[in-house]
Amino acid sequence: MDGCWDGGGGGTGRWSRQSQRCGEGEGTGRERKETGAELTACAEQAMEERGSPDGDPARSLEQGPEGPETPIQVVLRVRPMSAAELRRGEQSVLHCSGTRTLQVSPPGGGPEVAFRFGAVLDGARTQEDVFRACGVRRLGELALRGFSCTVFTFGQTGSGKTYTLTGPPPQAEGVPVPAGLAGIMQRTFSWLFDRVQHLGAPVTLRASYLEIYNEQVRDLLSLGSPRPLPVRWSKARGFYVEQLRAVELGGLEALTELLQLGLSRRRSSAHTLNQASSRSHALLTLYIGCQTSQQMPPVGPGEPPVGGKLCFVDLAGSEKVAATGSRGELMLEANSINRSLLALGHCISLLLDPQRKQSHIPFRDSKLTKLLADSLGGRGVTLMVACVSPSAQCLPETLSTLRYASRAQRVTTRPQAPKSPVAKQPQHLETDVLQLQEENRRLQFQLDQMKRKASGLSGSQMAWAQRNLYGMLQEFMLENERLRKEKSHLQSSRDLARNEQRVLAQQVHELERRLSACHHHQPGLGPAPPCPCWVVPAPSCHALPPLCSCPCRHLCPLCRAPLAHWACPWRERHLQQVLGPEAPGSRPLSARPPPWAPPCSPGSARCPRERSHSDWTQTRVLAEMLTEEEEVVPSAPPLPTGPPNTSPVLRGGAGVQNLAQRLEALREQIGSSLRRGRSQPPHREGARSRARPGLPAEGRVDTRKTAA
Ligand SMILES: Nc1ncnc2c1ncn2[C@@H]1O[C@H](COP(=O)(O)OP(=O)(O)OP(=O)(O)O)[C@@H](O)[C@H]1O
Repeated sequence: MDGCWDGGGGGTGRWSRQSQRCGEGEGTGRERKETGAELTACAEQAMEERGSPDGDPARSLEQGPEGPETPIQVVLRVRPMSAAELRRGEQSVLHCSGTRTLQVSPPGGGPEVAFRFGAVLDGARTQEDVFRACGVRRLGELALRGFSCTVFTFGQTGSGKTYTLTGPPPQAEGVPVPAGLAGIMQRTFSWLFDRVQHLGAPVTLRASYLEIYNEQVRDLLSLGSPRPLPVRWSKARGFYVEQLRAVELGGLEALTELLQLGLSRRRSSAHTLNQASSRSHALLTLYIGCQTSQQMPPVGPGEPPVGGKLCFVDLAGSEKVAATGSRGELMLEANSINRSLLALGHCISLLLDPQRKQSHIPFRDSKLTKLLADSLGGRGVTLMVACVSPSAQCLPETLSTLRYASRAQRVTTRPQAPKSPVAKQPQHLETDVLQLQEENRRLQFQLDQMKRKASGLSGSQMAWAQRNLYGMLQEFMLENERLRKEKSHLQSSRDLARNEQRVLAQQVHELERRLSACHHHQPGLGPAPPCPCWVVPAPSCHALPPLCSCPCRHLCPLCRAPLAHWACPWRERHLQQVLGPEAPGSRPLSARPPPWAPPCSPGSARCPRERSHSDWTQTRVLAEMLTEEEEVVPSAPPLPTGPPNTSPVLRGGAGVQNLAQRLEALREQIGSSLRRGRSQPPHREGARSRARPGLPAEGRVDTRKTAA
C-alpha cells in the first residue's frame, strides 16, 4: 500500500493514503518526465507559493512587532549515486515525483512511501538549481533588513551536506572550488556583495566561523591555534560564543579566503562512507550592518548589535559506527556527533508540541542546540536542506532523515527584526509589553498544567500532598498562634495571682501585727518573752533569721520588728491551728533552738531528736509564703491535659489558696482576740517593766529604736 507523508507547510503533518498523487495534482516522477529547467522553474514557483524569498522577501514577516508564525522551510536534495555505490551495484530507491514529493520504493517490492517538502531536488540538479530552489536570496534580503536567518544542512554521513553548502573538497590547498561547483555559501556571498553594491547605502559585513568538535566550540578564524570557547547566555543576545572573532570583510575575495581558511582548519577524517567526512558541526555567520545614521545608532555596551545575520550551518553527519567502521577517535567523534544530533531532534520534536513549546525546550542539552535555539524556536527565519543518498544500502538512515525533516518543517518560529533603539523607542516599549503578555500567558499555562496535575492526584498522593512542607508550615503557624494566645492568657493569670498574693500578704501582715498587739494585752497569758533585740546586740535586731512560722507572730515592742518564733509564747497553740495536727508541737517551741542555730550533734542529751527536714520546712512555711513570690515558669506552653475548658493551673495557685485559708484563720483569731481584749485593760507598761529585769547587766539597748 502506498502512502504520503505530508509534513505540510506550516500545517500539521499527516499520513495520507492517496498513494501516487500527493496534493499537487501532479503525477509521480515516473509518470512525467520533466526537463531540469522545468523542474527548477516549478520548484521556484512552489517556493514562492509558500512565501518564497524570491517573491516578496518580507511580505509575510513585517506585519507587526512580533511577526506571524513561520514554518521552517525544508528542501530535500538527493545526491547522485556515487561511483562506489554504482560499482557495488546498489539500487536507487528514491524517486522524485513532481517538485515537492519524494517517493521511496523499498527494495523487494514493499509499499511505497511518499514525503512532501518545500522542494525536492534529485541527483540531476546542479548547484545553481539548488541555490535558486532554496530561496537563499530571500533570506539574504531579510538579513539585510535586520532579520536573523539560518541555512543548515542535515543528513547521514556522505549524503552531500558539505557539497551542497560549499561544493566538493578542494583539489589542493589554496585551489578554489570551480565556480560551477560552488555551493550555496559561495553563491550567497557573491549575490550579497553584488546586492550591497546596488543598495546605495553603506553596509558593513563581518564574519565569524566556528566548529563544535566533541562538544567544544573552537574558533576557526582564531589568530593562534583554536582553543575551546565558552557559550554564554544573556537576555539581550540569547546564547552566544564568548571571545569569538568576527572579521570585518573588505570584499568578496576576503570572504572566500576566510571560508577556505575555515574549511581547511575544520576537523575531517576518512571512513568507509566518506573520504572527507566532517567530524564537527561548522557555523559560519555573516553579520550585516547598515550604517546610515538613522538605521544604525551606536550600540551600547551589553546591547546586541543592531543588524541582520545570515548563518550557514554544516552539520556533521549522523552515522552508524558499524556501517562506517569507525574505531578509536573516530568512534568518539561519531558518538559526540550522534549525541548532539539526538539533542537537536529532541528539541525539534518538543517544538512541535504546542503545549510543550510554551514550557521548556532543552536547548541547553548540547552546544549545538544552544547555538541553534533562536533559529529553531525563536525569532529567526530558517531553511533546512535535508540531504540523502539514493542507495538502497542507506535506506534506514535515509528514512530517518526524511522523518526528521518532516518534523522540522512543522516547527514554527516568529521572525522579528531587531529594532533600532533610537528610532523605534515606542515600539520597543510595545515589544516589551508583548513579551510580558507572552510570559504571562506561558506562566498561566504552566499554572493550569500544575492545577490539572494536582486535580488528577490519587487519594494517597493527595494525602502526601497535604502532609507536604506547605501543609506543615501552615499547621505550625496555627499552633504557634494558639500557643501565643495561651501564653498571654497564662501571663495575665499569673499577674492576677501575684497581685492577689501581695494584697493577702499585706493583709496577713497587718492582721498579725494587730493580733500580736492584742495578745500583749490579754491577761492570763503571762508576759511576753523579752524581745531578742534587747538581749542581742543591736545590729542583729533586724537581721533576724526567718520569722516565726506561728501566724500570731508579734512585734518587738521597741523597734516594732517581728519577733522570731521562739519568742512567741502562743506559737504552739496557733501552729496547730494553722498547720494542722501534724505540726511539730511535741515540745515547747521556746525550748527549741532557733531554726538558724547550728544543728546539735547527734546523740547529744540536749538534742532530743535531730531536726528533721519537715521541721525546717514547716518552720519556714509562712515566712516563705509571705516573702517569696511564686513564679510561673515561662516554658513552652504544654498542651492542656485537662478538660478543654479548664483554666490553666498556676503554680502559685495553691499558695494563694493556703494563704486565704490562713487569713481566714487569722481573721477568726483576731475576732476572738478582740472580743477577749475588749474586756481586758491593756498592760503594756507592765509588760515592758516586767521584761526589763530579765535583761542582762551588760545588755545594750538600741536607744534609737527605743526613742522611736
Ligand atoms: N550532488 C552531488 N553531486 C556530486 N557529488 C556529490 C554530490 N553530493 C555529494 N557528493 C560527493 O559525495 C561525497 C560526500 O559528500 P559530502 O562530503 O558533502 O557529504 P557529507 O554529508 O558532508 O558527509 P559528512 O557528514 O561525512 O561530512 C563527496 O565526495 C562529494 O563530492
